[in-house]
Amino acid sequence: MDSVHPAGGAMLTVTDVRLTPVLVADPPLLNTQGLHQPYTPRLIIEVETEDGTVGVGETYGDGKYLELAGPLAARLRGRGVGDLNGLFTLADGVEVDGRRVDAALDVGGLRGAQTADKLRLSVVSGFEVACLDALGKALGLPVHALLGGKVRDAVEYSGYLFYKYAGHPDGVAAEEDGWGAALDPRGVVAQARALARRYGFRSFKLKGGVFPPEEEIAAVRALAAAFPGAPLRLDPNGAWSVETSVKVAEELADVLEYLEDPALGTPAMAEVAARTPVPLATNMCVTTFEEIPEAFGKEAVRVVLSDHHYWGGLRRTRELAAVCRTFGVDVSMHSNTHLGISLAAMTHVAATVPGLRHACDTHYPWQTEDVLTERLRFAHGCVTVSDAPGLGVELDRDRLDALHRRWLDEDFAALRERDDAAAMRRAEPEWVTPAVPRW
Ligand SMILES: O=C([O-])C(=O)C[C@H](O)[C@@H](O)C(=O)[O-]
Ligand SMILES: [Mg+2]
Repeated sequence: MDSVHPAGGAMLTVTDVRLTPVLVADPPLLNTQGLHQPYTPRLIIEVETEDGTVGVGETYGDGKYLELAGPLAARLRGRGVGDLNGLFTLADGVEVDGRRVDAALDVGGLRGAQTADKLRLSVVSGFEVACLDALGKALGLPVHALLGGKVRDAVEYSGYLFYKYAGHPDGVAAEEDGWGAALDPRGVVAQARALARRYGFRSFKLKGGVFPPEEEIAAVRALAAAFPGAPLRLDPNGAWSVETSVKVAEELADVLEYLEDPALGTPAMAEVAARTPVPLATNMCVTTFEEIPEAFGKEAVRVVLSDHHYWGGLRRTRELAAVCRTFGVDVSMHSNTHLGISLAAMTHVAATVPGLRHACDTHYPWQTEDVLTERLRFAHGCVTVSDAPGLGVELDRDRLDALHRRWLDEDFAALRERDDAAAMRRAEPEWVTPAVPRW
């Protein structure tokens, strides 16, 4: 794109939408539901406008998202790329297969019960980012400017620590990750040191709910000793009872920045919150606007971990931040298995949110494969906010094709759906997704 569209990019018509599912290498990371599979599905969305401008977006890539992305893409063709509000109306008209909506926890984000709206919003988010990227490129403006302008030049991220195996189970085709195992406090501290060395992270989150709470308390204590004063978080994804949650909060009160989703659901979180001074954060009991009144009314959470994939995009994320501000609740950001397009999108929106007091989560260091010509970089734990038009990233077509070919490969067909319990069964054949509360 050489010049700015004279009539204003917002009026540009979308002429094509390309959807490319990919499988991306994922290390053997543990969470309360099981183990990450060796490759994880993502969907790359390209929106092309009449002048040849191409915007990119990214979202979950499991079948239930692809089913909605196809019809949404068809509806978007011929519409104005700047009609971002219209995306929600278009998505409302896309039918969700009833079998996709159940009370089960959605493992691709561990975010409470699955609903048709949550599915639709996750798909809309990728389209919205692609449209914003295209619009920004057409207008010669960075995405943060389209959101009202940045209030900071860099966004801080925290080191996301996982219990992990050294490698995927025997016989499972996988990429080597070189991080080694982390199955005890010593391994967790070694992982934190390596992340801090490479990326400069100054705060850490440990994905818990994997081992009995005493072991995870010991790991957080070891982190506190290794990184005195660093903000620390522990997130068992709702695996604990109220009593266990209160006990862990008591034992770690002096070192935790916040405790993330210790117990499942707003009523349990509210009970825990009433019994501990440790702030509670969530990306599970508040993931839609409908869930806010009960959670805020009961003072169940002090930090909402927004995620533009959940909330329907960058503009909705800003709306969430405004609601949180009104109620004196902090916002930060949740993340899982995203690539550089989404990290760029997160950075743009985070740059525009006033009063961001907590470093945002990111899985990006674990996703060593990407679809960009240049990976995003962290300096002192921060990503610099790009002022280039759009998101400021460039798609690497060869990489995209290679990761798409892996997705097409029938040998990897079973991995097109994320299933942490199935991956765990390769290591522990008797494994079933644990009932909650697990401890
Ligand atoms: O609660 C969270 O922070 C997450 O769910 C983040 C990720 O989904 C993580 O738990 C994972 O992928 O195992
Ligand atoms: Mg969480």
